Amino acid sequence: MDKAPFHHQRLQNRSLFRSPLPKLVLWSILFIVILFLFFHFSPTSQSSSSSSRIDRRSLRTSAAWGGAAWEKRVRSSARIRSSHNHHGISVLVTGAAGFVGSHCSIALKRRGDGVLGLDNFNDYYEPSLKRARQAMLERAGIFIVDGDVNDAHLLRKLFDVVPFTHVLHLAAQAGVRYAMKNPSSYVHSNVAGLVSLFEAAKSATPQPAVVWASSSSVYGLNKKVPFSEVDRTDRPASLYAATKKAGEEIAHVYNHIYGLSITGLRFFTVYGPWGRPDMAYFFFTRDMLRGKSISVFEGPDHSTVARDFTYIDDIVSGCLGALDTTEKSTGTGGKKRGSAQLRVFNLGNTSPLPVSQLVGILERLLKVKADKKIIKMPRNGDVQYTHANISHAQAQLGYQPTTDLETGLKKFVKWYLQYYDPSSSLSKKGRSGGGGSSSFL
Ligand SMILES: O=C(O)[C@H]1O[C@H](OP(=O)(O)OP(=O)(O)OC[C@H]2O[C@@H](n3ccc(=O)[nH]c3=O)[C@H](O)[C@@H]2O)[C@H](O)[C@@H](O)[C@@H]1O
Repeated sequence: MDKAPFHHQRLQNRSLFRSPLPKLVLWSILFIVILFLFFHFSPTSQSSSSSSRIDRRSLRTSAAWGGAAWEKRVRSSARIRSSHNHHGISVLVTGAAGFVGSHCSIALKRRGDGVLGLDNFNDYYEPSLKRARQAMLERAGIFIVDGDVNDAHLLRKLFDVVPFTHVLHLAAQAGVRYAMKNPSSYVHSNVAGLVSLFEAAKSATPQPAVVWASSSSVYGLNKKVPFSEVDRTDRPASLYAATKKAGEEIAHVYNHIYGLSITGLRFFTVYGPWGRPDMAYFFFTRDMLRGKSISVFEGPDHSTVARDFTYIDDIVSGCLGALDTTEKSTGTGGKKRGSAQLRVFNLGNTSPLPVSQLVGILERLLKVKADKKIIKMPRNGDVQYTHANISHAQAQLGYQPTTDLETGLKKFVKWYLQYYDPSSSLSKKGRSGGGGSSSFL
């Protein structure tokens, strides 16, 4: 039979479909899609898994914000309700679901200031703890926007909705040793995030004054003690420290070019209730209660490793003192109109104690003998000793730490037992035994 000179359209399509060429095209497309998915989501190396984690964090953030109801919540949270003896301020607190951020937010709200929180609720440590802090802030009338400081669009929106007088910028990637595992998260939060925040602040009308968290780790290999703000800070021992030091230099730039009023606070090993589970006092407590061994570091020739452990309530006083003594930024419309305040302060306790002593206090409070493994301090960013000279903060901020390590740890342990193990006998004893009052309890 003769072949038909032409085919019906459907037949033509069907036969085309059966021919090898389109099949090849289809398979190629499928292959490209699989390849794309593989490279996009597979954790092929530490750094690529880290960056995809960061991507997911920042992509996740723009999820649910905007709209009239959302703006109403933002405005209401940021509204100043001062008492007559306090001239209120309106503060955007970044990292508000974090340890220091949640304590400062509550303290500001209690004295009548307007507080709006911002936090990306990342999973560096248990997000459930951040959500529990958020719930507490909500009960105090503080709204935390779920978003990342790298989201310039969101920041612009927040400054459009509220004329913040101040920003307390505490959102950061913390932790000294984790920097070797996930270096890019430090650059993302502590460098890019800080620049994003300063960009939004300098463009806002009015420009807010910014107070932000630097770190005692900027003193790095400095041997001169106690550490003073005028000492060298150009020899960081960890990438974490380097990003905080970079932050201090970036602050100089935004102060110099745009007239932003900026205050950096160098925190010294802050501890207390609602603290960070990645810190030694916290995971020592957890591991001791579970009967697990703990690694206690020592320096060369069995020398002591010590920290100027600083209690959270003292740090909160320092942060509020810094906010209250800021001068206004001088720029408008993104342009500098005059020189502006640029400050940096140590916020420490001024009485360093060996880590072994921290363990001894925990043993007494928990009534547990620690299974201690004494090991050489690993070369992963730790420094052997920190000690703050706080005379500058005393003179300028009225900063005066009042809590010693024993008293502070007592309050921490009381909180820890109530939060994680409310049915334990130690916890019940703690509840009636008066571990003292913390900001929340
Ligand atoms: O002061 C600061 O700037 C820094 O304080 C802490 O860093 P760090 O002092 O290293 O606090 P921890 O990780 O809790 O360590 C406390 C001490 O315990 C020691 N340690 C830590 C872990 C461990 O397993 N064993 C141990 O002996 C450390 O060497 C250190 O001397 C915070 O984690 C940082 O985010 C903060 O910036």
